[in-house]
Amino acid sequence: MYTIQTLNNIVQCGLDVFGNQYEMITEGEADGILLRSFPMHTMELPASVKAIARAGAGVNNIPVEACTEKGIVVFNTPGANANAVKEMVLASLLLASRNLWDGISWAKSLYGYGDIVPELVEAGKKEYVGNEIRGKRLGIIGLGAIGALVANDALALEMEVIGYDPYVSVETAWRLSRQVQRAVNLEQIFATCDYITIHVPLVEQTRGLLNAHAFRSMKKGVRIFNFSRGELVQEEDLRDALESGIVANYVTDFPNNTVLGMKNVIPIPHLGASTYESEENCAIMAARQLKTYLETGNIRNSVNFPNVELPYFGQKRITVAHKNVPNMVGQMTAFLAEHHINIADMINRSKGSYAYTIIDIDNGVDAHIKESIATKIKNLPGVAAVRIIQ
Ligand SMILES: NC(=O)c1ccc[n+]([C@@H]2O[C@H](COP(=O)([O-])OP(=O)(O)OC[C@H]3O[C@@H](n4cnc5c(N)ncnc54)[C@H](O)[C@@H]3O)[C@@H](O)[C@H]2O)c1
Ligand SMILES: O=C(O)[C@H](O)COP(=O)(O)O
Repeated sequence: MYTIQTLNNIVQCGLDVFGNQYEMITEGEADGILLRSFPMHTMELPASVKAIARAGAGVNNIPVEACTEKGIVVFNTPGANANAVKEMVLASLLLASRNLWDGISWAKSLYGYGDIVPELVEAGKKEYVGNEIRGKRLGIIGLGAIGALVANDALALEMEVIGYDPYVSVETAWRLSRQVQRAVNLEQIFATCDYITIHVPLVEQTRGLLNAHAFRSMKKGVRIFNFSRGELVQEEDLRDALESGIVANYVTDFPNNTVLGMKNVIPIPHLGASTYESEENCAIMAARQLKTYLETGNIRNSVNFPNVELPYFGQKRITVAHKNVPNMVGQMTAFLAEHHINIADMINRSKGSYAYTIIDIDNGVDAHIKESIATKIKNLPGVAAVRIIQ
């Protein structure tokens, strides 16, 4: 029996993945945590937690580094909500270009004028003339799951598309249309684009990516779309850029009090991934990854540990989350050799400064010997967490 703590509402089909061997709680000590955007940074993590699954893409609400040091595996659901966000970006391109936000607000304000409303509409519509997006240049910063979908569909809408992503994955590169131009630096995007949309994770390197320097390099009247994270944009610099007209519109999925007070901001209440389809995709994927990890130790789509999978048929298994330093595996297997325990199968993979090892041992080993080996491994310098699965 495992216990899962949910920190946000998770759709039922995701919870159903766990089945009746799991207890679902909202408070208390759990083996696994399932969440969406709940801010975990100030949360005390019970020692019982082995893994955290984010039903979504961004993990900036999770203390990933601290989890890694404790051997807690953090999962996300790459691509599971990308289509939902892409559709929102496409809608926003039109929303901002055609002055729909202001036009609709004005039309609604005409309620009460009676029979002359149609006349007022025809007389006032000239205030809301907009631009077509066809033939305009769209700059995409970050060509991952979302950025790549936006790029391909913007081309289909006859936009000219240029993307910047120095770390683009091979998989994404294959999915991208060859008509997407490749920017060699951000300046190329800033200096030439009519529309700029940003699809990168919030990390130290990307915090404040759009700042005074960036705005100064942009074409006057550029429209900016932020469906990634508010902190990617330097707020006071944005205010100046909106005031001076360098930025014609800022569409953000992350409004706060400061940004709401700025002119020409179109605020959306973090609805990028809020579709029934995407909520189901994310919840099911996150739940499956968490369940698989708890039951087999196999890791898929972790942000802090490598993908490691060894087929599991109920055999005895030791899993170790550890630092990626020499002789870790040698020391672990030496303990097994001391007790004449045969290794049936084994795998070790690394990701950055951490690694993960799965060792399958032959059945028939006494429980107390397994426990003593687990303790010895746990006490090795560099080992973050050890589990015995059987
Ligand atoms: N508004 C929403 O509801 C919503 C939904 C999903 C994701 N998001 C946000 O969008 C972000 C992107 O999501 P995704 O699914 O496309 O993630 P992803 O990991 O598939 O793509 C991110 C891309 O950014 C690139 N990148 C990283 N640093 C960069 C840099 N400095 N310059 C240029 N490119 C850089 C990476 O190489 C990668 O290709 C998430 O991290 C999350 O913060 C928001
Ligand atoms: O990073 C994400 O996946 C999005 O910001 C979605 O967040 P949500 O699950 O809270 O809607």
